[in-house]
This record gives sequence, C-alpha cells and structure tokens, in this order.
Amino acid sequence: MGEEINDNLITTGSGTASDSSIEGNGDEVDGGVKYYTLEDIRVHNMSNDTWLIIHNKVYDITGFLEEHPGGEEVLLEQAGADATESFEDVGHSTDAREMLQQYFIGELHMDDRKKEKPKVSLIACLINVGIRQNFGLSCSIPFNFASFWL
Ligand code: HEM
Repeated sequence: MGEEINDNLITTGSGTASDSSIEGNGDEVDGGVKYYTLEDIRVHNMSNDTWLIIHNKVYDITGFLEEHPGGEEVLLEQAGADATESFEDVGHSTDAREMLQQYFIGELHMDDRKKEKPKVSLIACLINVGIRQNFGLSCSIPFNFASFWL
C-alpha cells in the first residue's frame, strides 16, 4: 500500500529514519530511505559502479575508490557485498566512520539482514553467578554459561 517498486528498489512514504522505526518484511519502510536487497547490491561490483554494505547500510563508494587510504583493491574485493567484518577488522577511525555518511544511499532490506546474536558477556554471567551464590539462591552456572555461548 502506497508502495513504489522501481528497479527492485522499494520505497514508501511513512515513518522515520531510525533503525528502531523500521519494521517488518519490506512492506513497511521508511520515509525517504531506500531499501535494497542483496540481489540489487550484488551487481554493483565494478570499479565504475561500486556498492558496499556496512552495518546494514548501503554505500555507493564509486567516487571514493581512488581516495581510500587503504587502497582501491581492498574495496573492490568487497564490492557488491557485505564489508562490515573487513571494515571493522581494520579498526577504522572515527573520521573514517564519519566519511561513510557522504556515500550512504540506503539500507539493506530487512529480509536480507543477518540475525545478530544476543550479546551476553562472560563477565555479566560471572557476576550473576556470584550474586546468586552470595544470596543463597540456587546456582545456575550451566544456564549462565549456556546463555553466553548461545
Ligand atoms: C567506504 C568505506 C570505507 C571508508 C570510508 C574507509 C576509510 C578509510 C580511512 C579514512 C582510512 C585511513 C585510516 C583511518 O582513518 O581509519 C582507511 C584505511 C584503511 N582502510 Fe578503509 N575505508 C573504508 C572501507 C574499507 C574496507 C571495506 C576495507 C577492507 C579491507 C578497508 C581497509 C583499509 C585499510 C587496509 C586501510 C589502511 C590502513 C593503513 O594503511 O594504515 N577500508 N580507510
């Protein structure tokens, strides 16, 4: 409803731009924000047409290839695909992260996003175990460690 589909690109006109406001399966999408599927993105894998996904956001970095301090090659290796892991592995600076904004063209479609593991830290589990033991509650070490590894 109220949805336009152009060249595999889905856009509509309600909601806000924050991640939390985006729901669902591609039928409910955000005002002004374009959603691209992995299939849409994959074809932009050439030096004259280079898109990347970083943290579920899609960037057209064609004009940035020659400027990249880390070289063109590493970007082209990730072209048309999800570069989140390699981007993070390098430990890019805040400046690098801010630069991303100027190449932003849209978001990865909800259906194509990886499900993130819940982040339960080992320290939090150990503190929880300690509290339970100190207060005489039943010890649930297996539960705590299971929640860490799940
Ligand atoms: C559009 C996304 C990217 C932007 C805006 C970007 C930006 C930058 C910037 C500004 C630097 C200089 C160091 C810093 O400030 O952190 C840098 C270095 C570097 N980047 Fe990227 N980068 C991007 C994507 C990637 C990806 C996907 C890789 C994949 C491997 C990568 C690999 C590197 C490497 C190897 C260096 C060199 C570090 C060095 O020689 O010290 N970058 N990048």
